[in-house]
Amino acid sequence: MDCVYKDPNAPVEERVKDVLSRMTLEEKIGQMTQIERAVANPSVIRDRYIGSVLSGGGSRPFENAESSDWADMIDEFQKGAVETRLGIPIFYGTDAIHGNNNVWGATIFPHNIGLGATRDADLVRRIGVVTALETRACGAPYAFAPCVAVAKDPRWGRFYESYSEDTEVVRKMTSLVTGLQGQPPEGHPYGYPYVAGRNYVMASAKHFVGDGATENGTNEGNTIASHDEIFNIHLAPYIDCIARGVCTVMASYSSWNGDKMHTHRYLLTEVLKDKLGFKGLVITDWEALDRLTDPHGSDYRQSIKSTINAGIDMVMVPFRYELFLEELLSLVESGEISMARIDDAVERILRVKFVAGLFEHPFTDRSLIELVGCEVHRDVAREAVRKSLVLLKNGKDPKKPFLPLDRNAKKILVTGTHADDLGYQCGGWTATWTGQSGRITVGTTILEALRKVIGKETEIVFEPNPTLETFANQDFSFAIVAIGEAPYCETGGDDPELKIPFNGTEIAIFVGDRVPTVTILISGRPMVLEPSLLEKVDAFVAAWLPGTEGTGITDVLFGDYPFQGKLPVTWFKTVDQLPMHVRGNSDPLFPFGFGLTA
Ligand SMILES: OC[C@@H]1[C@@H](O)[C@H](O)[C@@H](O)c2nc(CNc3ccccc3)cn21
Repeated sequence: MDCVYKDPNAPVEERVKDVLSRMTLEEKIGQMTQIERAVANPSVIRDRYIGSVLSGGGSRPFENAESSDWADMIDEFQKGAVETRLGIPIFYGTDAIHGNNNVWGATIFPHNIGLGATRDADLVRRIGVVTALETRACGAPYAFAPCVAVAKDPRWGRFYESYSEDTEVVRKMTSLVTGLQGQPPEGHPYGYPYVAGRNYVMASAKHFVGDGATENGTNEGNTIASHDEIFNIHLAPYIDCIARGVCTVMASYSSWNGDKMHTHRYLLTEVLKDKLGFKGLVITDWEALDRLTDPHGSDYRQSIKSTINAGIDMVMVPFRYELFLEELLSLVESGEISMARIDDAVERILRVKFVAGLFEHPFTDRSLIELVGCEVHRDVAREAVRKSLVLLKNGKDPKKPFLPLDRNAKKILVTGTHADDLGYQCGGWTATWTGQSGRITVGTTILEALRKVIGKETEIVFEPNPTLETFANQDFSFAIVAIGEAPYCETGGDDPELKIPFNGTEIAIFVGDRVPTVTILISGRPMVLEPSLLEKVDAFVAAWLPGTEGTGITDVLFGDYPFQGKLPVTWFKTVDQLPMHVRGNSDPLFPFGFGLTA
């Protein structure tokens, strides 16, 4: 074999050096370019030496595309890459952030805020293992997860993507990296990327750094913090991810004390790469270079220069790749970006590709397809759901707990906007970028779960919008009321008021006034709970965004398993108290760590 880089038994660093020494400048800058699937095709990937393709948000081959459809698409792209002179494969990136959530039929786990409530790091690791298998099954070797934001303000539209307001909880949940990538062997060099094989994926710790503490929770906003606060509160989880061999770090759209993270040379290079010894690659967020300037995308050349020189290695362009390639080439030829900086970036990209085994196995392992959405995987998700639910109230008289419910009761009223809506249960980043109502994938709603588990003699009356008529001549044993938020993500989810929409509060009070009632809140964050709401209902459960396995909810409602979830975030009384971490977390409705058992 004449080329060291083609020898799977050669040391990775020798393979990197060998292939780098053979590359032209065009091939090098092509590797630094990540493009959206919507503008990708095999010939563009081949002719421009593209390094990576992604699905941005919920970008998919077609509506309800399954794993095999994704694998066909991704393998087509890969054919273009391996046809290049040096045959350097692409890696395809997707937001598998709570399961392989863009793909029809995949197991959808609770969003991170619910996983933070479990406090169960090994469960999160197992979720990573399952997510890696189902992501690889669709052909993608790269997941843009975990988000390790330490979220401080529930008004932030991405609050549910954070595990907790508490750094130590977030640090524990970096176990997701080990699940996704595999456990590095004893002696694995610190900071060096690691992927255990074809059943695992490259992970992306995001969004570096301080994305969860912007002023007023404004998405992509400004985080005002001291050096110690940024290091001890927000950067700490990245040290855990690096120790676990994380392959990539994604920069944040946000700023630290007015300085944009994407151009922050001190944090991206001097801290992350030099001081912390991170040897993987740093990738931008979507169109982040364009967003550095107002108007959007103006002075693009300067944006390329300032981000690459700050330490960005790969750019999620994702559409204007011809302009990006042209300007980056020109910046190197003019000496405004050094060849040493380009070589550092390309070395990191190649290192990750060798570590991920893509040179040996560039195409999808189709044998994994049968694992997608299988019972074993759904059981892991069901376990996560039941461990994530936080019981905030249980009985108007604490000495007379209302839960667990009697599954053989005579007649149950099931009501509320969220009792039978899988899309609401899954939240944002599911099927589509923002998520949506309805039968968006394979799964079990709360109502469907109830029908599976209740006694044969028990009657269920399902009424999404209860009226006085609902109660006329009816003798309900109790009511289950599911209310909450519609799906959202990113800036679209920023909310200064945090009121339960769809008249959820009014529905719960209306029902609670007439029948013994347990209310289930489906939301990505703490919301305003009117005193009358908490007073009128007999029990109240924070279910977060549980995903496809609604049976995890009935498991604890009927006492098959105990409630064990603990609040990963402080539950405010009124939005005037926000941000609580600034105002000293005084007088919350429920404190961080609260959760009844039953
Ligand atoms: O989907 C790729 C990344 C994702 O990994 C990041 O966490 C997230 O910040 C992110 N946002 C977008 C797309 N954002 C967008 C915003 C407005 C219009 C269109 C896309 C893509 N991505």
